[in-house]
Amino acid sequence: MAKDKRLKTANPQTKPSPAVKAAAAAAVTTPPDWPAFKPPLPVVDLEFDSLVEDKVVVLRSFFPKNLCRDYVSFLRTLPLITTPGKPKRGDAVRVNDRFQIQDPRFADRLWLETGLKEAVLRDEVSHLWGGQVVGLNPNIRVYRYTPGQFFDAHYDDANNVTLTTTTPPTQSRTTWTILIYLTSSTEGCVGGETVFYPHDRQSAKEAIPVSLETGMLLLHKHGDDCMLHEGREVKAGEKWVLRTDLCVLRK
Ligand SMILES: O=C(O)CCC(=O)C(=O)O
Ligand SMILES: [Fe+2]
Repeated sequence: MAKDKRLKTANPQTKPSPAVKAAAAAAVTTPPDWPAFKPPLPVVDLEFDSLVEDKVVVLRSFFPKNLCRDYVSFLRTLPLITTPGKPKRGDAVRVNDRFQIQDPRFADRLWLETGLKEAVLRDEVSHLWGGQVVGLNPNIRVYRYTPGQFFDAHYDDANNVTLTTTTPPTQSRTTWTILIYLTSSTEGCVGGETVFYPHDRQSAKEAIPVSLETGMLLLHKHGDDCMLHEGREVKAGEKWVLRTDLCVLRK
């Protein structure tokens, strides 16, 4: 696929009604009261496993199962918005329920209070990230996929992000996508694998499917080096995911 024809992940929107706009506006301004990280994290030695060299790595048991359960119960109470109708030209089809919030404090908690920072900054992996990692994207997204829902093949963009919890604020750029899977077959979710296509073709032969694991954190490189990828259709149960991005210092 030519770079200029790349499908982006912008929210596929038809014209939302004023009521939908008002609900979305209310939802984006007030950060939720996210559950505490209990028990204290990390619960295991966080060691990256590489799934695709220099492109996809995972941390298993990043969240323990009971914390995932607490999070899913909590996330259910948020005003998730179901993807409206047809995507704009050039946007990937995302059919799921989503909650999105600018929450610099929660991004900091995920970075500083989970062991993620220490794991990411280790010498063995620090070359992967495309610069000096300074934190996580405050743009936090929650996805719920119910049976029939999926995220069609697309590329994730790199974005410029200002981190506001430092003085002075830090100008950064996102380089890797972070997905934290909160459910899997253990909770009855069938399907929903995140699938990577290393050669820009959505071909079954070349597919690298990553099965859901409850509590697993996945990082994949995005921007110019992003692999084509999709979230496969969920066939039963629910797939819940938390999404943010790794941010490096902008030069
Ligand atoms: O839900 C998934 O497995 C993939 C999500 C994704 O590709 C994205 O958030 O850009
Ligand atoms: Fe993506």
